[in-house]
Amino acid sequence: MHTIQNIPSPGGLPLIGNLLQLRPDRTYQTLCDWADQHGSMYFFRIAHRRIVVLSDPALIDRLLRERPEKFRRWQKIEELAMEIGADGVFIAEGEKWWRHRKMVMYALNHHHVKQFWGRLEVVTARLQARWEALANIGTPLDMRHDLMRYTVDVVSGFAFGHDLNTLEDLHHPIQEHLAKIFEAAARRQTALFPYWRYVKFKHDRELDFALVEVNKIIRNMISKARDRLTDNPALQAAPSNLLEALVVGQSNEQGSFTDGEIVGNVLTLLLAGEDTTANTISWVVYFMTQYPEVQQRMQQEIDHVLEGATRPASINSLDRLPYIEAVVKEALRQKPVFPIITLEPTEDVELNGVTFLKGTPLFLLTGHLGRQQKNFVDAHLFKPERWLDTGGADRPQHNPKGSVPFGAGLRYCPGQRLAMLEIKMVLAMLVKNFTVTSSPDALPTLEHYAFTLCPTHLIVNLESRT
Ligand code: HEM
Repeated sequence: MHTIQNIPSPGGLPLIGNLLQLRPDRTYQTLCDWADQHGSMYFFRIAHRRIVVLSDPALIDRLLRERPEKFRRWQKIEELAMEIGADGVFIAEGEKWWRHRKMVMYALNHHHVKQFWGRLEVVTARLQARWEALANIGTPLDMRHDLMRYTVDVVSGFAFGHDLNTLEDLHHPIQEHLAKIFEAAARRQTALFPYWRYVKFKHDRELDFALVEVNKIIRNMISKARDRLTDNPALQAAPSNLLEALVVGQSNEQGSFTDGEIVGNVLTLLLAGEDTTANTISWVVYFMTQYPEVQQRMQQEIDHVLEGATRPASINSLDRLPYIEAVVKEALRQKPVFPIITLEPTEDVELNGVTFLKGTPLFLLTGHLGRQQKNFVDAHLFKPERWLDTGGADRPQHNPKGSVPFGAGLRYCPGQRLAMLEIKMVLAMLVKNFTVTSSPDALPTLEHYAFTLCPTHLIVNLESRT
């Protein structure tokens, strides 16, 4: 039986290990490069600490499914999240996780997502109006910037019953604050030691400020939810969103969430629901600009489904967009927005003939799976057809465990249904009304890692199709 010392490693310097090779905004890309060189199981070092990186589809699937008993999220992530007040379902373990997860699953269930359709239409109409205005005057737009506003408005409306309306209130600062939190999470994840507990640099002070401001917004939402529950006691029996459910849960024996846990879950959902979904749509838009024939086929599909309408009128019409759905899956394969899941074993464990001690940090490089030729034929090509049932024998084959953008096992993403609804809704509205091209003056779009994988400089022109 081998131990961690026997597996490959990219070397590193005596005291600090690989620290200097890991630029925070390129951590994911560096880990992928090392996986190409050293294989699907290797370790790197931050000082004396060895972190194991895995990118074998079967092994990753096993680990994700052996949670919560045999593996838990990396304890360091829990400490980092607790420090910023994100004491919610994402970092919870044991009995606490079951309690939080049950509540989040209730709030994000099919029935609630369906019920949200009316509000989703309102937010989508605002985005459409903004894009029509920009298309009319021919002004290029920062696509990701607008999509972040859209997704934060959707999540706050859906999960907290609060219309932030950042799409119309362009001075609303929440996006900037959330971006600061993501940057800090990415930087601190691989920091040598928690220096910010002793000395604060400019970005640490900016983070502190962002947290204070976001907390004010969250506390305001909670106070409004409490008022609604007082004014309408029927909501006590059937809360209409996650925030109401958490507040009701404070006073019944099954729930009993502390104030800190309520704030923590609101922050968790804002963070989990905003960037991921906005970045996924942004990457799809990026591919649309690179592959005009894909964009054209999306337009043909939506023209057929919507006929005269400019937006889907019911949730059912979104179920009739197999090609657009395939485009989203292909974008998530090539640009998985949450590309690293960090875990640790809760007991000593053997993985592919190597023994790892309880608590060994494991980085599951899920994003790298979709890039590997052994998992996907023509992995470097953008081929939505590979996801269509109608592709027949010509359809490029792939390993079904080779793309897990929403995770797997009991801790898979509970927001998947809402995310897919938002993604398809925006894309349907976009391709029905506009043709997108990249702005000739924009810098090239690159991958930027800030806990999620974002496209930089996605500046596009919209041309109205009417
Ligand atoms: C395209 C959009 C999204 C992607 C790609 C995505 C991806 C993921 C991934 C990979 C995980 C970790 C899963 C695991 O550990 O196995 C996760 C967890 C989570 N996601 Fe998402 N997500 C998206 C959107 C959302 C949305 C819209 C929400 C809610 C509003 C959400 C809420 C959560 C929560 C609460 C967790 C933690 C679950 C737990 O630990 O039990 N996500 N997501």
